[in-house]
Amino acid sequence: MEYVLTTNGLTKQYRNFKALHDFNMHVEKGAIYGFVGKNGAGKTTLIRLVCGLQEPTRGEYTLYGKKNTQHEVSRARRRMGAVVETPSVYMELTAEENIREQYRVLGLPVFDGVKELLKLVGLSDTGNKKTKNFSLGMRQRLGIAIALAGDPDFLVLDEPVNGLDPQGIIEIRELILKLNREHQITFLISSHILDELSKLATHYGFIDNGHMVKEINAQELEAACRKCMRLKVTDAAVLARVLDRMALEYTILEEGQADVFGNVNITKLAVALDAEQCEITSLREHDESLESYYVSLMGGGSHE
Ligand SMILES: Nc1ncnc2c1ncn2[C@@H]1O[C@H](COP(=O)(O)OP(=O)(O)OP(=O)(O)O)[C@@H](O)[C@H]1O
Repeated sequence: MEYVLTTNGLTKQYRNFKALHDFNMHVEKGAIYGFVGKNGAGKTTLIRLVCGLQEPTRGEYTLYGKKNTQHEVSRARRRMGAVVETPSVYMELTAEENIREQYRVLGLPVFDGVKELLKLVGLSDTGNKKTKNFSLGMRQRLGIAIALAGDPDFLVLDEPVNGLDPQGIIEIRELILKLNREHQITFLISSHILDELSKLATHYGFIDNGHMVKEINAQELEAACRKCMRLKVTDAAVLARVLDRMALEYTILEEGQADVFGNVNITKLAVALDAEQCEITSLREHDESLESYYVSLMGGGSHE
């Protein structure tokens, strides 16, 4: 397995407070790694350390196999781009001028890639429009374009959809997927919204109180979130009786609805209900919420 980023016992202490505590993380090459935790869990702290903006108190991390204590880590860091907290853009400049500015900062001699980057993030037609007149989503995409200057193959995004409207969220999601699939860019994306990450992440790391609670891949997460049938019927009492008879596991919800787990033979169930004058009025497959998985993971306090 090839890892872009690993951390080993990484600890960051501010006075008596450990924002990160013996933190172990593994970001595989090619992954979209969803880094999930509530506000204050330590996500930004990890990102700041990995970006070299702060030094760890203890422990270490590797970037492309180079330890943070090795000289070569600075070269490895050039393969990485980041948008930490809000994207740092110059509001009085246009999108193109902002990217050109980043090229200058990086000491890149030619501006050949600028137009291509604008196209990649869907900002080609913004012309002379100043960044201050951009929507939040456009600014976020510009931030990603700036992070892509220098052609990194690892992008770190801190809460990239925070504050965006639904359309903005979709655009960022599609951009991330395109960069991952078509440009082989590995992503580390922090968020406190698991549901949003679940639309794109291939791997997850759950952080709580500075600890890595669990690392899991998307298939494992899907298996852990049980699927069920959500039924609505005209008589919930009859439904409960019939489900008991059929030895099916279920939860009765309000207004004649129930979630039924396991393999349900819908025809048999409908016939049995019909025999007792109970009708199914709606039926759909339902994912037990990712959020409830998250809550049980955090609430359970398992520190694997
Ligand atoms: N410079 C600092 N000095 C003291 N405490 C800090 C400092 N930076 C962060 N902390 C604390 O460390 C903890 C983790 O903060 P961090 O910003 O990493 O959390 P986060 O998971 O990114 O949360 P959010 O989603 O709110 O950004 C918080 O309790 C925060 O108050």
